[in-house]
This record gives sequence, C-alpha cells and structure tokens, in this order.
Amino acid sequence: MNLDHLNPPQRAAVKYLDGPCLVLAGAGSGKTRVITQKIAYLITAAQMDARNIAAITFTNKAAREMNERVATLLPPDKLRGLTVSTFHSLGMRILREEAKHLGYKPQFSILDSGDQWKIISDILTTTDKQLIRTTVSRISMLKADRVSPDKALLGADSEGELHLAKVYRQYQDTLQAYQAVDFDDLIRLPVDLFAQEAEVCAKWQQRLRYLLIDEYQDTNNTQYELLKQLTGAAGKFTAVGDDDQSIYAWRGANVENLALLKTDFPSLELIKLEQNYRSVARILKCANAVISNNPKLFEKTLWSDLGIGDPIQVIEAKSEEAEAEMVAMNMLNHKFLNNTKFSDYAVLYRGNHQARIIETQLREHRIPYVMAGGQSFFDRAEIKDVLSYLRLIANEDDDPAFIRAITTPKRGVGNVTLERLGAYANQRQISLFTAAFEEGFVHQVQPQQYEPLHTFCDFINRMQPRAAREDAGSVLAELLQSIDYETWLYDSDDPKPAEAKWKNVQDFVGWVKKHGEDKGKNLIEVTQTIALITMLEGRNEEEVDAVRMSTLHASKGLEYPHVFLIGCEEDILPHANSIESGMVEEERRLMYVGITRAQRSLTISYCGKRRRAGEWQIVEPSRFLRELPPDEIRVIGRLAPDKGQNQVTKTEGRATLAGLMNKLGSM
Ligand SMILES: Nc1ncnc2c1ncn2[C@@H]1O[C@H](COP(=O)(O)OP(=O)(O)OP(=O)(O)O)[C@@H](O)[C@H]1O
Ligand SMILES: [Mg+2]
Repeated sequence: MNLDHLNPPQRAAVKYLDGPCLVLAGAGSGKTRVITQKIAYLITAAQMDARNIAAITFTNKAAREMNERVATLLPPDKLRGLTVSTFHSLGMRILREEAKHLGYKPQFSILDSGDQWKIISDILTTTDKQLIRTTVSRISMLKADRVSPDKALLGADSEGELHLAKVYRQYQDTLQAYQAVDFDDLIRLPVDLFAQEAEVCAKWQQRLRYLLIDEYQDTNNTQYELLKQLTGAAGKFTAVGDDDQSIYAWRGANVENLALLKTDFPSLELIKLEQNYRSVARILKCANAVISNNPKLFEKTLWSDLGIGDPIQVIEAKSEEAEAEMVAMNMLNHKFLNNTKFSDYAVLYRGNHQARIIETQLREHRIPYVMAGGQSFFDRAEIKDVLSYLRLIANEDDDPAFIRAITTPKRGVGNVTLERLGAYANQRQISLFTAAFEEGFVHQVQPQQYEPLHTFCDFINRMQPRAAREDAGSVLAELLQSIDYETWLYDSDDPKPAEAKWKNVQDFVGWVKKHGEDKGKNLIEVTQTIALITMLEGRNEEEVDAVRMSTLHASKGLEYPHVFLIGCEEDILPHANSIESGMVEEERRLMYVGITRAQRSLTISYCGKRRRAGEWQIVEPSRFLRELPPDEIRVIGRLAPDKGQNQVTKTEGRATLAGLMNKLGSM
C-alpha cells in the first residue's frame, strides 16, 4: 500500500502492529488521517478482514466522514463489515445482540433527554429546572464512573448523597420497567455484561480484533473500560488524541485516561506528530500561545509550512446585533474579494443561545447556513409524535411513547381512563400497554371508555410483526395514513405551520425509507438508530453551499478555511459557571479547539455591551484575548478596558472593511 502521503511518524503509526499504540499530537497534525489510513493498511497490507476492525469516533458526523474517506481508499467489497461508529452506537449494537443476558428485549427503547427529564421530574415531584438538571447530570456522572445504584446507596456519606442514590435507584427501576435505556447505559451495560460473562466478552474480542479510537482524550472511564475489555490482553489498538483538546470533562471525560494507558499497557508505543497540515502559521502561533497558559501533561510542538497568513482580527462590536452584522458583512465582503464559497466559512460560539442573533443577520443578508449541534430535526414536535408510534411499536413497554402516541391525535381516550390505567399499571408494576389488556383494569372502566383504548392497542399489536418484517419506509407511510396524522396537523394548527410540519414528516418518511434500504434495517432497527442520532447531534447536514454554524464543542475534529469565533467575552468564554467552579483551563482548551479549526483566516469578536434581563451591561473581553501574541493580531476596539492601554489599531487594510467599522461604530 502506498503510504507516500504520510510523513515519517504518521507512517510509523500506521505500520505499527506489534501492540498498543498511542498517537499524541496537537490539532491538525493528521491524527484522524492516521486512523483512516491505518484501516486501509490493516485490510490490504496486514490482510485483516474488515469485519474484525472497529474504528471509534466521537460523533456520528465524524463516523460518516471517516466512512467516506476510507471509501476513497478501498473498493466496497474490501470494506464489507467494517465498523466505524461512536462508542454509543457500538454499545447499542452489543446491547441489541446481548440484551437477553441483561433482562432486556432486543427492541429496547432509548430514552431521549425529554423523557429522562420527565422521569426525574416525576420521581422528585418537582418542576424545578435547576434541581432536575443537576440530578440528571449527577446520575450521568455516577454512571460514567460505573457506580451502580446499590453501590451509590452503600457509599453515600451524607443526606444529600443518600437522597441522590435513592432517586438513582428509582430511576433505574423505571427504565427497566419501560424496557428502556438511557444514553449512559449504552456503554455501562455492555461493560457490566463483559465483566460478568467472560464468554460473551471473548466472543466480541474475537469479532473486533483491532480497534482504532479517535479523540481519545475525551473518553470517560466507562468507555475506557470497554476499550480494555474489547482489546483484552492482546492490546491490539491504536488510539489518537490531544490532551489540549479535552473539552468534555462535564460529561465525565477523563483526560487522565491518556496517562493511564501507559500504566495499563506498559508496552504502549508512543508516537508524536509535530507538523500541522491545516493552518497558516499565524493561526498556529495564536493557538500555541493561548494553550501555553495551561499546565502541560505532555510536551508538544506544532508548526506548519502553509505560509504566515493574515493577522488574526480581533474585533470589538458595540452590541450583539452589531457583532452579528459585522460577521455577515465581513463574510460577504471577504467572499466577494476572494471568490470563495459560503461553505468555506464557519461561525463558532460557546453556547447555542448565541446562534439566534447570527441566524437573523445571516437571513437578512441572504446568506445560507446550516447548523450543527443546534435544535435537531428529530427534536421537532411533529417528528417526535411520529417517533412515539415507532418506539411503541418497537417496544410496547415504552410508557413515555405510549402516552404521547395515544394522545396524538386524540382518539377518544379520556384523561380519567388514562389516569386509571396509570394507577393500575403502577400498582401492578407493569407497563401501560400490558395493563390495558388486564381483566383487573378492564373492569374498572365503562365499555364505551375502554373501546377506543382497546382499538389503539390492537392497532399497535397489528403493526408490530410488520415493522419487524416489511420495508421500513412503506410501513411508516401506511401507519401515518391509518392515524390520519396529516388531517390532525391541519386541524390543530394554522395552515402554514401545518404545511411546514407535514413537509417535515414527509422528509422524515423519505429519510427512514432511504436509511432502511441503504443499511438493510427494518423499522424497529431504524427507530433505535434515530434515538441515538437524536442524542448525539442532528440529522446529516447536507452537502450544500452554506455557512456552517456550530458550537465549539460540536466543531471538534473539523476544519474550515475561514472561521469567525464570536462572543469572546468573560462569562461566555470562559463561561461564568466554569469561572466559578475553577474550570478555566477547560475553557482555554475550548478556545484552543476553536482557533485550530481555522485553516486560512480567523476573526475573533466580542461585544462591548450586552443586554441582560433587559438592561445594558458593559462586558469584559475574554481573558484569552490578552493571551494572544500582539504581533500576530490586529485589534479593532479595546482589549483591556480602563487601564489606559487600549489598543486601537486603524485598519490599514481594505477600504470596505474600514467603512464597515465606521458603520459599526455609529450603531
Ligand atoms: N501527511 C499529510 N500530508 C498532507 N496533508 C495532511 C497530512 N496529514 C494530514 N493532512 C491534512 O491535514 C488536515 C488535518 O488532519 P486531521 O484532521 O487528520 O488532523 P487531526 O490531528 O485529526 O486534527 P484534530 O486534532 O483537529 O482532530 C486534514 O485536512 C488532512 O487531510
Ligand atoms: Mg482529528
């Protein structure tokens, strides 16, 4: 196999097969490229069967991209059976196959965050958002650390911890009753299973003989455990990562896992990459300067020979509106001068709420855009309605899906009947669906009340075998017709939104059809996949010529020729919560991730003031801006307020840009 388009250390990493291998290197140094090339190398030079290779990426999008890249290296028949997936979809696959060992049906449901929220809210009997949010996240942390409810109960050494452990216990019982798992269980359950059943573990070790893991710095303890179980003593794996890009500590990721590899696998081969192939030198200098303010786990240097590039622009805007307008105008201007495409630009931000104003401005200027990590297609009410049917058909014990489906459209089942059903199911510890068929319940309601409920359950029963057998797209289309969802949409909304919603539903049907056909999945399998996609991100963003909008977190691993990094202010980046809890280093890594997404130009902006709760407040530029090397940046505005050192550099550059700045100044 031709390895010419790799540099010597990359080549060494690709060819190393004697044992565990870790590639530790900064952003844009070709770590992901090592993984794709190594997949091809394993299949061709090492003559491994693609079925025995699994590459793990951090997001579905990254998995898709990796699949595409590998497909350019090898013909399809060589790639048959190759696994390229996230930890979570690998976990889902293991669970589906091994469900019986864990007391689950293979058609288990995957709860979305809305369902999870509702369950916790019911257990706590509260609607206090803050309380629910912390509880959800503390349970998730426990799961990431493989603490079972029993262990949590035993280990609790304060009232608060005891209470949490009890809630955790109840939550887990509820999930089991619903035959549902949450996001964390997708990893935790396989790990528990492998720990208990050596044979099952051995079977999977046999199947997945070589693992490749991208973005290794963001694995949590459970994921690390799964890696160790799957590779076993042989330790046949290649992990690539960058400790400076560890940005998921809040979700339990543990950068220490990088260092642990050396302890757990003493024969670990460590390979470093130093040449960056992504960014011009100025961008790299800025990235290196910012991250040098963090303590180092590993010493790394990064250089590129792509030219020096233009100075990084650091722009102060008067307000959020002015910042958004600056982005739109600057982008149009730059595009006009450089004859670029819209898809060459990305706008990156710390939090999703920052996107709205940018969106408005982009629309106003007729700039097409696609959003990553924002409200997902699958989160729309109409899609969730349809999904509730699919979930229920896949798993009739999924109570949250039952409630949504039976009330959308309303089918004459009254609230009183539903409450009785709920109470009965609760008392008998069975699902709503099962309860609906029990004599004990049937006697409690009048025949005319029972009739519509019975019709509904019967309908679900009839759909079940078909969903497992027939083509996913046509079963879904027929289902929609049977429930007459279109009429219901038009009855319950104004024509315009109803029309848009129906269009979404049709798009959805098209997607299910295509996905089912491409992957040879039935409706039940497609449903499980969707649940997973919903949690990880959104639908595929199509390859359209549009500006990419993304949170910093969701931009990991990606690259864009021209980047606008907005809202670089104290309390946003670094985020106020992180400042408070002493997590500024993680925020600095986020800044580093943002800067290193840019290939050729980078514009960083912040607002001088911002509206908070209706009041204008003066805001401080981010501390990270003062860490940028002064020689490499062009500041328009102030960097250090009130200290007499305001750097206001006149734009010596393009007249149009200067004009724009004047305009901003007068807003
Ligand atoms: N040896 C090489 N020669 C030419 N281009 C390369 C080489 N290695 C990587 N590249 C290119 O450099 C860019 C960055 O590579 P890649 O995305 O693999 O880096 P990375 O280390 O995974 O970055 P990140 O840390 O952001 O995930 C890509 O466009 C890739 O195609
Ligand atoms: Mg990468």
